Parts: sequence; structure tokens; C-alpha cells
Amino acid sequence: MPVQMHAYESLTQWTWGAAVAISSVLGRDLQDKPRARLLLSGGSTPAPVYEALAKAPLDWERVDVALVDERWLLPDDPDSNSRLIRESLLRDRAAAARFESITRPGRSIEEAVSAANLHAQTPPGVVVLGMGEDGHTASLFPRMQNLEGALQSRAPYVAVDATGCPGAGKFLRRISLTPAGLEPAHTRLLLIRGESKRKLLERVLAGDDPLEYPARTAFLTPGAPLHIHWCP
Ligand SMILES: O=C1O[C@H](COP(=O)(O)O)[C@@H](O)[C@H](O)[C@H]1O
Repeated sequence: MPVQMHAYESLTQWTWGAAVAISSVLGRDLQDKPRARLLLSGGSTPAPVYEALAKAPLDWERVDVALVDERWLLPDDPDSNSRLIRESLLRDRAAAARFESITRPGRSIEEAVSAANLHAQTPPGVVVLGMGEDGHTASLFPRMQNLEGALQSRAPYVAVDATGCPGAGKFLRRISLTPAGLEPAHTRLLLIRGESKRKLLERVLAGDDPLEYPARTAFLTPGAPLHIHWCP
């Protein structure tokens, strides 16, 4: 299985280990190409890594930062993934990066998906994924209506309706990266913390049905190996 586990003893080691891993790949991309493209997840886990990454001595003006997924909220909403990334990453040196929010005032959800798909014509370099306690990744939730359609979509982003999925909380309408959007990335990371996610990860890695645990798309989708960064 194309999975590499990076287990750390502490939150500090995890934070810096993951941040250094991301920044070294971005640095290599910037040596080879005019611009580097980084896709980031939101949620409650990755902020410390983004804060550490913001200090990396990169030519951030040449880095495009975009979202793996977004809740159907305006980009300034405190619960939006955009806001999380603005506050945790787009500061210090990384303040110079170019950020693409998916949602915008006046944009319909269809327009937001089209805009995300337009941007996705430039393939991502690095994709940072998360995993919820229910085994979702991006905004692909177990038992979500038309999950199969999202998993098989040829579009990099789709709109989803997570009605009936407890893991989505009160954020039911969302826009999500699909496996087709993940596939072209040359580097994939999964950032997780805590014992319960470690146990869940064992179950996720032990099977091959993405409908049961959509987080399996992180390693089942053809392409780059998955680097899992975990700490207690
Ligand atoms: O809703 C979301 O959840 C996942 C996992 O989040 P976490 O709070 O369990 O770390 C996240 O990766 C995704 O971007 C977000 O929209």
C-alpha cells in the first residue's frame, strides 16, 4: 500500500515535522516552476502546522493556496475553512501567498464549484488532507447522498449535500475536492492527531471500500503515495 507513516511523540514535533515536509516540497516546486500550488484542508486539526509553515523562508509570492473543501459559508465566516487558512497560514512570510477562496458574496454554489474547477485546471502540487472521526476526508462523508457520484466524478470539485451525516455538523452544503482532483497532485499528506483517529486509521487502512470510509480515497486514488503525519 503506498502509505508512509510519520508518527511523532508530541504536538510540537508533529507541527514542525509536517510544516517542514510541506515547505521542502514547495521549495523544490519553486525551483522547478514559476508557481507552486498548495491545497489545504480546514477543520480543527491543521492550524498549528499552517502557523509553523507561515514562517518558512519561501518565495511565497509565487505560491497559490487553495482549498480542499469549503462549507457553504462566506469566506469571512468564523466557521469557514477560508477564514481558518487566512488566520493560520496567510501571515508572517506566507502573507504574500495568493489565496483562492471558493465562496464569495453574490456567488451561487454552482458558480463557486465552476470557479474552483477552473482554478483546478492548474494541477495541485501538494494536497493536505484531514480525516474526521467518522472517516470523512475533504467533504466526502460516509453515507452521504450521492457519495458514489462524487467519488466517480471527473470534475475536481463538486457540490455536496451532507444531510444526515453527523460528521458534517450543521454545515450540510459544501464544496469538495474529488478523487479526480486529488489524483494529479505529486505530494499528498494526511494530518491527524489523537488516539481515536489512530485507531480509526487502522480500520481505514485495513479496507478498500471508500463508501464505508471516504478517507480511503487518500490512498486508493492512483498517483502519489500518502504521507500520514500523526501525533497523540
Ligand atoms: O469538515 C471538515 O473536516 C475535516 C476533518 O476535520 P477535523 O476537525 O476532524 O480535523 C477537514 O479535513 C475538512 O477540511 C473540513 O471541512
